[in-house]
Amino acid sequence: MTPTDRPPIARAACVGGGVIGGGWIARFLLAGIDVDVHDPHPEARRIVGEVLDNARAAYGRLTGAPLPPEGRLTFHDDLETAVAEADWVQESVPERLDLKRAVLARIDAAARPQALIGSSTSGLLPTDLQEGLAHPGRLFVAHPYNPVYLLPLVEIVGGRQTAPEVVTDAIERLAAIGMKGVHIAKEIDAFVGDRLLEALWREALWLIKDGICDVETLDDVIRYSFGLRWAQMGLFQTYRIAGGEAGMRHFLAQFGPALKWPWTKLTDVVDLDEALVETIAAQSDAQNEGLSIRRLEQIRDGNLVAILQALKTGDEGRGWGAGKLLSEFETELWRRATPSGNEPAAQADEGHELVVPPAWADYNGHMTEHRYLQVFGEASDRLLARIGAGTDYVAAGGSYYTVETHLRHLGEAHAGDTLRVRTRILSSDDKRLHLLHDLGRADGETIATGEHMLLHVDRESGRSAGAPEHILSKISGILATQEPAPETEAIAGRAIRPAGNGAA
Ligand SMILES: NC(=O)C1=CN([C@@H]2O[C@H](COP(=O)(O)OP(=O)(O)OC[C@H]3O[C@@H](n4cnc5c(N)ncnc54)[C@H](O)[C@@H]3O)[C@@H](O)[C@H]2O)C=CC1
Ligand SMILES: C[N+](C)(C)CC(=O)CC(=O)[O-]
Repeated sequence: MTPTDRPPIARAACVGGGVIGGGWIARFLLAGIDVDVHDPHPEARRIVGEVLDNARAAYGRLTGAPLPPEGRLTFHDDLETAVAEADWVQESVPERLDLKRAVLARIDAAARPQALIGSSTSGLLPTDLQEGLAHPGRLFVAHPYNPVYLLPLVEIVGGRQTAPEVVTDAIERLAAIGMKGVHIAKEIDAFVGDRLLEALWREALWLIKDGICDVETLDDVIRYSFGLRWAQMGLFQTYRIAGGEAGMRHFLAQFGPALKWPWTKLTDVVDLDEALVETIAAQSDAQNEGLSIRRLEQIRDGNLVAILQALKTGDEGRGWGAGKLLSEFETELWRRATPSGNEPAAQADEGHELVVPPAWADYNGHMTEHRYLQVFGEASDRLLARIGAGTDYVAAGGSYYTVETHLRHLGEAHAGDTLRVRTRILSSDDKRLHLLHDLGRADGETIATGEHMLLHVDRESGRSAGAPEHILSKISGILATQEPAPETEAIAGRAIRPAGNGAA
């Protein structure tokens, strides 16, 4: 089953809009889902707005796939109205059992019966959270990782009363927004991820307290070594390789005995007294001098985007781990963005609207060059889908390849501008398809044009081949009915002329 065959989340509610709630809000909105938010914090709108700015910037760099139009964000003073229409309610209030129980009881009473309710708790047992709920079967832990809009994992943990189908449904719905729901079979305090993180954190605090190293050295030890390994192979797969050709059995035989040596202080609880807090805080301040939290978040997001993109190319282009997940999600985004090809061929091209994301701006504040090619490339893909040469046709062995492109920049576009791209077929024969895209504003001003020559190919032989009749007839239908060419068509086919003998 592909992600889109799964029941989608049309509307989400987020109760709590802090670090984690803000991340969920961004994840949902950027997946095209409307989000209703309740958070009594007087500055909740500003805080969520800043998280969203970071998330938009990160997504602008993360993917060239066509993201759906952003969902609508609405804040509510009242929890009950915020959750009333949601398909998925995500609770992200502070980590206190009494507070969470009170908030979840109100959510449960006000939400629609079929709505799923996830709690972001880092460690509380779902069974404890279910106590006193009228409909405990639809409550589960959905524990995410910060930043929620970039890290795809969600630990799904059911309590004693959680209905098994709710767990499956939750995992399916998360897949549709590019997340990986992992079902933790038995409920346990802090689940799996935070158990592991707690062990590392505990040991790290001892290493600082005992003066073995400072916080910068400790972070270096992680980020220059096993931190890099973990992002791509986790723990067991990494150690299998460390066992050499004999693999995991040899690794366990060689390093197993060390477990009995005094290598850790894991069971001791470090006393976070004033002196230790001061040591850690002062070293952390020195480590981060001049870097605000927002700036650190931006650096973190940029690095995470780069790692995800690298993982997308892993395993000889097949993608690996979180990069493979991203690649599959992008395929799905392309599929959703392109028509099925079953529409009547003569259907008018109403154009495709887009808002220029902040991350697309260059150092001049203008939409940067390669994004024009992205916009026009996506417009070509939509046209190909309209003529029946979309992703299904490509999978069946046929395709159109672009063999020549001519971009013209006629105006300026800035972040936040709403633009529309329209596509016209200029000419075609059985192999060639000559397209002109026009990127403009609502008032008719053309910002840029993209002229492309595409060649129909048989993908197996890698050679050009005549397109089948069902495609050619759709092309004829469009040619016969499309609006007369705008003025911009006058530029079609024009070449860049050299400046005299080459002097500028
Ligand atoms: N910060 C992290 O790294 C992670 C936190 N979590 C979990 O996410 C949950 C939230 O944690 P953070 O976002 O870090 O905390 P936070 O303090 O940043 O945000 C909590 C938000 O809840 C709001 N709030 C308080 N009472 C409320 C109520 N009655 N109704 C609605 N909103 C209310 C606050 O105004 C605040 O904006 C916790 O359960 C935490 O364990 C999960 C994964 C990672
Ligand atoms: C510190 N923490 C326990 C709240 C961390 C998490 O729950 C997950 C994360 O993002 O590290």
